[in-house]
Amino acid sequence: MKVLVMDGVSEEGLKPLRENPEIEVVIGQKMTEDELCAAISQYDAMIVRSATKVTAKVFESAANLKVVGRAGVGVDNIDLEAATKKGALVVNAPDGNTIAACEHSIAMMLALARNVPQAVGKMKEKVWDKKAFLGVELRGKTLGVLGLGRIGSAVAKRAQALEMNVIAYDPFITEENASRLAVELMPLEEVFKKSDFITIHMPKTKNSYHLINDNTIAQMKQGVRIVNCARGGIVDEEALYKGMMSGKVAGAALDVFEKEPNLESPLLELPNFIATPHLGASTREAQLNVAVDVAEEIVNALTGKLVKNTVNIPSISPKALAVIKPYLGLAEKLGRFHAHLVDGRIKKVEVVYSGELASQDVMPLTTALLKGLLDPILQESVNFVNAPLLAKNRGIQVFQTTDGDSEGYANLISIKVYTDSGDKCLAGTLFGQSDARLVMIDGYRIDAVPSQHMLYIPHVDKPRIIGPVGTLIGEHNINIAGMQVGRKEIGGKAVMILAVDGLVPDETLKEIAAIDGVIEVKMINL
Ligand SMILES: NC(=O)c1ccc[n+]([C@@H]2O[C@H](COP(=O)([O-])OP(=O)(O)OC[C@H]3O[C@@H](n4cnc5c(N)ncnc54)[C@H](O)[C@@H]3O)[C@@H](O)[C@H]2O)c1
Ligand SMILES: O=C(O)CC[C@@H](O)C(=O)O
Repeated sequence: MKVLVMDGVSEEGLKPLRENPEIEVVIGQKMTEDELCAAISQYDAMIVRSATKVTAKVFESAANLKVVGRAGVGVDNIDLEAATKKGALVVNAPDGNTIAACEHSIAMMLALARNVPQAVGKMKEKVWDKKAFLGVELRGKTLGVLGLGRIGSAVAKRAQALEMNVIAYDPFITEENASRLAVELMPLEEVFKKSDFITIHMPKTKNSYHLINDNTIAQMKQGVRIVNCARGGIVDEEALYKGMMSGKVAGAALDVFEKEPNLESPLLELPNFIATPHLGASTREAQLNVAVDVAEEIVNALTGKLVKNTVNIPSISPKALAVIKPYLGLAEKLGRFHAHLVDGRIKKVEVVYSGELASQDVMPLTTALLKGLLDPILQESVNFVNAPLLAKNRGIQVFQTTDGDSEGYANLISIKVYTDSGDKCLAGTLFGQSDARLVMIDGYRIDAVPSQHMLYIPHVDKPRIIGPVGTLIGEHNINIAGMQVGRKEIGGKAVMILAVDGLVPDETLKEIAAIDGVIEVKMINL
C-alpha cells in the first residue's frame, strides 16, 4: 500500500507507517491540483497539513484512495462531501497541536499588548525607540474567548494565570463545562461589549464566516484588541482594516488569513497590526504529535482496524467502542445475510437493539449492517464511510431503536428489511465476545452459526424433505457442516438453514427447489 505524504509532515512522526512492511511511504513535493489529480490514483492513503487542497476533483481521480489524514485539526482544505461519496475516510489529529496553538495565541496577545514585534523591528533597524511603544497590561483586563473547545479552554486557563477576567461565547458547550473552567458563558453581544481582548478559537463554518464584521466590530469596546489563531475568514479583513483605521480596534494579531499565503493584505501596512504565517501549530512537539497520531490512524485504517478520530463518519469514545466492537462483525453479517434473503427493491430497514446493547451508541453497528446489506447488491464499493450515504441516495429509509425485547438473550440485534415485494426479518446475538449466532429468521427460532456459505430453505414441515436435500448436496461432493430447522407448529411452515463447505451450483439449487414441500431455496454467501 502506498501513502503520499505532503506539506512537510514531520518525518520522525511517520515511524508507524515506516515500520509497517506492507506500507510504502512517498514524500510528495508541492503540486498543482492537476498534478495531484494525475498522481493520486496510485495511492491508498494521503497525509496533508493545511497547504494541500484535497478537492472534489482530486477525489474523482483517486481510484484507490481509502483514507486522507490531516496532520492537525482543521479539515477545511479537504472536501468532506466528496470524500464521503468516494468512500474515503478522513481522519485528523485533533489533540496534538492544542498546546502549540494555545501558546501561540497567548504569545500573540502579549506581543500585541506590548508591541513586541514592532519594537524588535526597530531594534533590527538600529533604532532605539523607547517612546513609541507604550503598551497595556493584561492583568485585570477582560478576555472574550470565542469558542471554548480544546484550544479556547487552554487559552482561558493561561489567561486566568495572567490574572485576566475570562468570559466566553460558545453555543455548543454546557454551563457546567464552562463553570469547571471558572469561565462565564455569555451571549455574543455581551462578550463583544465587555472584552478588552478577543481571541478566536472556533472552526470556520457557515455560521462563523465573517463573524467579526462591520456590525460586530461596532458592538465592541473602544480600543479592543483582537487575536485570531483559528481560521482565516472568521474575521472579515476589510472590516478589521476599517475598524483599525477608525481607532475602534486598538490592535489586531492574525495567524490565519482568508486567503493563504497572504503578503498583499493592506492590514500589513498598519503599525498596530501584527501577523504570523499560520504558525499556530508550528512547534517541534506539536508536529511530532500530530504526525504520529495521524500515521497511526492511517495504519489502522489501511489494516482494517478501528480508527478513533474520524471526521466524515461519527467517531465514538474508546469506552463505548470497546463495548460495541465485538458486535460489528455480527451486524455486518446480518446485513449481508439479508442482502441474499430479500427480493425486490429495498425501501426501508428497521433495526432494533436490545439487552446490553440498548444503552450503547449503536450507530456504528447500523453502519456495519448497511455495509453488509448493500455490498452484495451494489456495483460500487461500499464501506463504513459511504454506506449510510449510499442508502440515503437510494431512498432507503433507515430506522434504529434501542428499546426492544431481547427475548431472553443478553443482547439481540433484530433487522427487518422491507422491499416492494414484502419484508423479511432476522435476528442475531453474540455469546461471550465472539460467538455469533443467528437466532431468529422470519419469526422462526433457530440457533445457527453464521458461516461463509449457507442455504436458506423454507419448507412445509413434513417427512422426506431433509433427506433428499442432503442427498442432492452430497451428490455434488459438498460437505454439510451444520443444519438447523425451526418450526412453529407440526405440519406448518418450517425453515431449514444449512451451513455448507462450498458454493452449491445453480442446477442443484433448482433441483432442491423442485423437491415436494420446498417453498424456496436461497444461497447465502457471507
Ligand atoms: N493556527 C493554527 O495553526 C491552528 C492550530 C490548531 C487549531 N487551529 C484551529 O483552531 C480552531 C479551534 O480548534 P480546537 O482544537 O480548539 O477545536 P474544538 O473543536 O476543540 O473547539 C472549537 C469550539 O468552537 C465552538 N464553536 C463552533 N462553532 C462556533 C460558533 N459559531 N460560535 C462559537 N463557538 C463555536 C465549538 O463548540 C467548540 O467548543 C479550529 O478552527 C482549528 O482549525 C488553528
Ligand atoms: O498544519 C499546520 O501547520 C496548521 C494546522 C492547524 O491549522 C490546524 O487546524 O490543526
